[in-house]
Amino acid sequence: MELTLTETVARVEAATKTYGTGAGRVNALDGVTLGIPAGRFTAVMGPSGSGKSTLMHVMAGLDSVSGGRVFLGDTEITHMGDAELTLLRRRRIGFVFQSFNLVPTLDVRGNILLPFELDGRRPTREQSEWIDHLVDTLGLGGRLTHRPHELSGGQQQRAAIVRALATRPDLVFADEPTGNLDSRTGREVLGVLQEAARTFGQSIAMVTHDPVAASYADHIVFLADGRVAAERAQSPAEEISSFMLGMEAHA
Ligand SMILES: Nc1ncnc2c1ncn2[C@@H]1O[C@H](COP(=O)(O)OP(=O)(O)OP(=O)(O)O)[C@@H](O)[C@H]1O
Repeated sequence: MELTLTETVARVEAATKTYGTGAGRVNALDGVTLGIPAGRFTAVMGPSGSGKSTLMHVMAGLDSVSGGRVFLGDTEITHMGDAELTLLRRRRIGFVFQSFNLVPTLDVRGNILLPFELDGRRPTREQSEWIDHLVDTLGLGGRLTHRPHELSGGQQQRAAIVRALATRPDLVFADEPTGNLDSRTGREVLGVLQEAARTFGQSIAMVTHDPVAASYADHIVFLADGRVAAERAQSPAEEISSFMLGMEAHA
């Protein structure tokens, strides 16, 4: 029997991604082998241009690799077609973006239910209870009929988090989720993501530049020049920061 020490929810094997040709050729991913641990909060860090967004796009099936293999759970998505990938993203992946990406014409409830609408289904009773629970936990109970422009940035991001968690996706990708928030609100949002992993066993992969944001994660992956430079368990922000400075000094 194969012994797996840490179960992974998504993984890439020897992934490469090349843009351009000749002198303009860029190896955005240069042989990345990496697993995102299941049920945990992972931060992906690295200097600008190190390949963080490319890695996230490839793992979420938003972009294809030039070489290597990509898996979501046991499903290999490396050569999957667009239609199948769209369905897979809808059913198995949640997204939280820096810019919240809420639909301005829908109220909070409409935004939260959007992933179900897009998939042509209604939440089951169990799913509705789950959504109510998320809404209560994230303190959005009094805001369900408000539209995004009537909410603070932190409330908008919490609504986006409820939307991302509502379908109980295998994996939530968060791309600089606190980039547009003040530091206190940002910490609240990071606390919510951390809790989602700890309490609900939600797998989360967050791309960030910010050592404070990464200090909330259970696991930190450092990228440099399209490669995995290091992986660390949860660490204080100061340690993450000095590690990043060291990496940049050697770049
Ligand atoms: N569509 C593209 N065409 C050409 N080059 C690209 C494209 N997308 C990314 N790159 C290049 O690939 C490399 C990795 O980019 P990527 O956006 O993944 O980095 P990043 O770590 O997310 O950076 P940042 O922190 O600045 O967002 C960079 O050198 C970038 O210029």
